[in-house]
Amino acid sequence: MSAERELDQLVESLLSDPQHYGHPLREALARLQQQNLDQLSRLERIARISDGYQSLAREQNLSLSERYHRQLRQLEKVARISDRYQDMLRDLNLALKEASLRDALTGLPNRRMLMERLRDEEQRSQCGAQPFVLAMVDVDHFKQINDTWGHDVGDQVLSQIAAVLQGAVRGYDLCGRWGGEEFLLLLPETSLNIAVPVIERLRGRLRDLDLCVAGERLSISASFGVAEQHPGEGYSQTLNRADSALLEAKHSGRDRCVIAPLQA
Ligand SMILES: Nc1nc2c(ncn2[C@@H]2O[C@H](COP(=O)(O)OP(=O)(O)OP(=O)(O)O)[C@@H](O)[C@H]2O)c(=O)[nH]1
Repeated sequence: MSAERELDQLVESLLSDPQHYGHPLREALARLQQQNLDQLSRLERIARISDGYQSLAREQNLSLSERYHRQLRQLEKVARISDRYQDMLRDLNLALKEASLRDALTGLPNRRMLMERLRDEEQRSQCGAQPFVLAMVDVDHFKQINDTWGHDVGDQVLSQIAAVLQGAVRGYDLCGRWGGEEFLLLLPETSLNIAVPVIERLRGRLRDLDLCVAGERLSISASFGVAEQHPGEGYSQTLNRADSALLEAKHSGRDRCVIAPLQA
């Protein structure tokens, strides 16, 4: 510890010691200490003012072009930071949009994305494109799987069904989760005679799906309602017809594919 610091501490302890209260030299010592502190703070103020003048003088000595280049460098730095933020925001927006269009459990397109594609397909067909085929798929007696094995196993089964459906359709077809244990297949520019064999094959693959829970084999099946868009028909009417066909598939024994008649 420096000698000055030691002296300061000694003076402070003498002044704060109640033993010395009333001592004739105590007040003189206190006044001396205060004077010392006042002088110190005056010196510090002067040093600060002097520092300020020196940096102002340095600044004024810089040429106009040096100052211009310095400002330019700062601006470039700000622009780089802003570019980085914009890139991050764009990536975040893309990720959010992607997430808002996907089903969290299966990773398949969700109902919102299916609706967007259905609208697109409706517009394309109005511009002369070939009609599309829709297939509503509903897992049979799915409640029993949940009730017997629990919701987590039910979730795993849904994910595996989704993988089978997704793996079986062509690149430009769309397979999404419509909700719960229902899926929707959209086969653009396809007629029934092409779509039906594809869908029947899919139904077979679901039946053959090798699901194993706690050492036991679990088999599933699904019912399909299929509708081909007829000329001038809006997608919601095609959907309704596919839905009615699905209902008929359920009522007539499940594990089958029913094709909707042209008029619902
Ligand atoms: N594990 C799980 N179950 C779900 C999910 N969404 C819906 N379900 C269940 O799916 C079941 C659907 O049951 P139902 O509508 O009665 O139909 P089902 O038992 O498949 O019978 P049918 O369709 O008539 O053959 C309900 O028990 C729902 O709780 C999900 O994300 N995960």
